[in-house]
Amino acid sequence: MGVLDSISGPADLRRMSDEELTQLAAEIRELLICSVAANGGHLGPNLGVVELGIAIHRIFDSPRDRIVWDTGHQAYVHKMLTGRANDFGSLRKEGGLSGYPSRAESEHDWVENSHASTSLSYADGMAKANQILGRDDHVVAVIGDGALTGGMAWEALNNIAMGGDRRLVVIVNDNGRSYTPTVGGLANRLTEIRTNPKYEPALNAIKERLQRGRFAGPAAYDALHAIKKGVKDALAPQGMFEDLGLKYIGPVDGHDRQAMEHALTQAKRFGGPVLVHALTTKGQGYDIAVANENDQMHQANPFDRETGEATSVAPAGWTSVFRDEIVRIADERPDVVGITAAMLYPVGLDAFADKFPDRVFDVGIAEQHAVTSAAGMALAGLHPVVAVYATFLNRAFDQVLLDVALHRCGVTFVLDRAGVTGDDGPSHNGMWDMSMLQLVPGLRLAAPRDGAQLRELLREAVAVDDAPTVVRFAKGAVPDDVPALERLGVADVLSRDDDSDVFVLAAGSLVRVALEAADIARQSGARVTVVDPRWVKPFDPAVVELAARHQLVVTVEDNGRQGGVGAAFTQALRDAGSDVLVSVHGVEQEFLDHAKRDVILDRLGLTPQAIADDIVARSARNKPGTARR
Ligand SMILES: Cc1ncc(C[n+]2csc(CCOP(=O)(O)OP(=O)(O)O)c2C)c(N)n1
Ligand SMILES: CC(=O)[C@@H](O)[C@H](O)COP(=O)(O)O
Ligand SMILES: [Mg+2]
Repeated sequence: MGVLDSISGPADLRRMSDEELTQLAAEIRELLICSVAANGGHLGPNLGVVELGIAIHRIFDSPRDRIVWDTGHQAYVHKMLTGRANDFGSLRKEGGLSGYPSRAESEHDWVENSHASTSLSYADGMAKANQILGRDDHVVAVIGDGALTGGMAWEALNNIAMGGDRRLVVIVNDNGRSYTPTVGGLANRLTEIRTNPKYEPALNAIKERLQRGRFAGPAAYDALHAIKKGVKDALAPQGMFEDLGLKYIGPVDGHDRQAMEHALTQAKRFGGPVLVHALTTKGQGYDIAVANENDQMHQANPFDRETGEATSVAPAGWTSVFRDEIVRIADERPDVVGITAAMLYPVGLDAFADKFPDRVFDVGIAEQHAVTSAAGMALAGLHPVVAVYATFLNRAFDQVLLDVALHRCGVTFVLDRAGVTGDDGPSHNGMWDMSMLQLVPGLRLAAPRDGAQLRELLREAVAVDDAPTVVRFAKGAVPDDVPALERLGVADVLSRDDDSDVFVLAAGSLVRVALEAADIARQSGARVTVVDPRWVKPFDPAVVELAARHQLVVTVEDNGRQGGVGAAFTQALRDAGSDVLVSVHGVEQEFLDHAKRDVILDRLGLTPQAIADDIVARSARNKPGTARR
C-alpha cells in the first residue's frame, strides 16, 4: 500500500492531493476486501463508507472533534485512517483489532457498544458537554438508515433539534439496507429521495458544476444547495428532518468525496445541529457484494475474493433447525406469526416469510416495538414468535416484563446467538438473558441441548398461550442429539450412577461439556448424575428434590453466573429446605474481549476438564468427616 502506508493519523489526509486521495480510497478498498476475505467481518458496510470516512477525517479534527459510529461495524475505514491499517491482519482475532471501535486501541474511538441506534444519544450528550465546558469542538455521529429505524435515534433527534448552537453533525449513511432493504415509512421516504428520477438532473447538474470547478469553494455550495433545496422542497415539501427543526443538507453522493467534503464544510460552518444525508451503496467497489441480494455481504465469513464464496462451509447450525421447524409449526398453526428486527435471514425467519409472506413482520431495528407489538398481537388472538439475537433482547426487557408478562400474553421469544458468541466483542455475547429473564413473573425459559430438543421445546413453547415463553440457543453448529435415559418431570436424566453423590444440572449448549466432565470425574471415583432441566424457568420440583438428595450439586450454563440458572437453582434448593453445597459454572461477570467462542469458554473454565477438577476437588473436601469449607 503506497498512500495508506503513509498515514499515521487524520492530519496526513489534509496534506494529500486529489490524486493521492483517489489512490487512497482504492488502497483502502483493497485492504478491506483482503482482510475480510481472510478473517471474516463486515465487508459491505465498510466498502460503503470509504469516501465518507476520508471526507469526515479531512473536514473534522478527530479526536478533538468526537466522531461516533453507530453500531460500529462500519468503523474499519476510520481505523485505517487513524493509524491502524497495518494491524488489519489481526482483525477480529484474539488480542488483535476489534471489529468495532475500541477505546483501548485508539483515542479516536469512543463507542464500543455494537447495539444499533445509540450514536445520536451519545452525540447529544457529548455536544451538551462541549457547550457546558466551553469547548467549540464538533461532535459527528454517523448513523445508518437501518439504525435510524431504532426508537432511540428519534428520542435523540427530538433532543438534538433543541440544540441551539451545539456543534453537532448527524450524518445519515443511507444505503437503503440493513441486512435486507431497510423497512418502514422512514425508509420509504429516504428511498423516495434516493430514487426519484425528478431529482437526478438537478443533482447531476450540481455535481457537474462542482467537478468543473465553475463554483469555487464552499460559497458555491451555498448557491448550488439553494438550487437543490428548491428542487428537494418541490419533491419532498415536508422535509421530515426540517419539520423537527433540524437543518438538512443533502442528499449528497456519499461516494463523491469532494461533494461530501463540501457538504461537511457547510455543516461545520453552520455552528448548530445539522443533518447531512449521504447516499451510499453497501459493498461499493466489490460487485459481488453489491449484487448479493441477501445482505450485500453485511457480515461475511472468510471468502474467496474471486468468487465471493465462503472458503469454509459452516456445519448446519441451530438457526437452520429453527428455520425448518417454525415453517412446520406455521403450517399447522395459522395463528402463529413471526417478527424480526431487521434480521430476517440471520434469525432464520426467511423460510417462514417465503411461505407465508403475510405472517412475518420485519419491524426494523426496533426490538422494543417488536416485543410490545407482539403483545398486541397476542391480545388480539395471534401467537407471535419474536426471533432476535439474545443480546438484543436486553433492549426490550421492560417490554417483556410489563407489556407481555404482566398481561400474560402468549408470546414466544426465540433467542439465537445465546451464550458466548466471541468474535463480535463484549456487547454481542448472549450472556445476560437467562439472568435477566429469571426476574419475569410467569415467564417460562427453555434451553435446548440439541436439535431434537430445540424442535420439541419450540413446540412446547408455542403451545403456551397465557405466558411468555423463551427458547434460547447458541451461535454456530448444533451438536449431535444427546439421548435421554429417562424423563423426570419436564427434565431429562442423561446419565446416572447408582448411589450418586454428585448431581450435575447442565443447560443448553454446554450439556455435552457437562457429560464429558462427569466421565472424567468418574475416573477419580465420583458417582455422578447428569440432568438437563430443559426448562430452566421454572425448575421441575422433581429435579430439585433429586438434587437435594446429593452431597454436591454442580450447575453448568452458557450464561452469566450472576442471577443465572445456577443462582436460581441454588435458590430453589434453599427454598426446598436443602443446604446442599452448590458449585455454579458460568460466564464471569465481565465484558469479554473478542476472541473465538471456544477460546473464551476455555478461559472461563467452561470445559470438561475444569469442571471435572472442580467436582473431584469439592467432593474430596466434602467427604463426611472432612471440615466443609
Ligand atoms: C439493537 C440491535 N439490533 C440488531 C443489531 C444487528 N445489526 C447489526 S448491523 C445491522 C444493520 C444496520 O443497518 P444500518 O444502520 O443501515 O448500517 P449499514 O450496515 O447499512 O451501514 C443490524 C440489524 C444490532 N447491532 N443492534
Ligand atoms: C453488527 C451486528 O450486530 C451483526 O452484524 C453481527 O455481526 C452478527 O454476527 P453473526 O450473525 O455472525 O452472529
Ligand atoms: Mg444501511
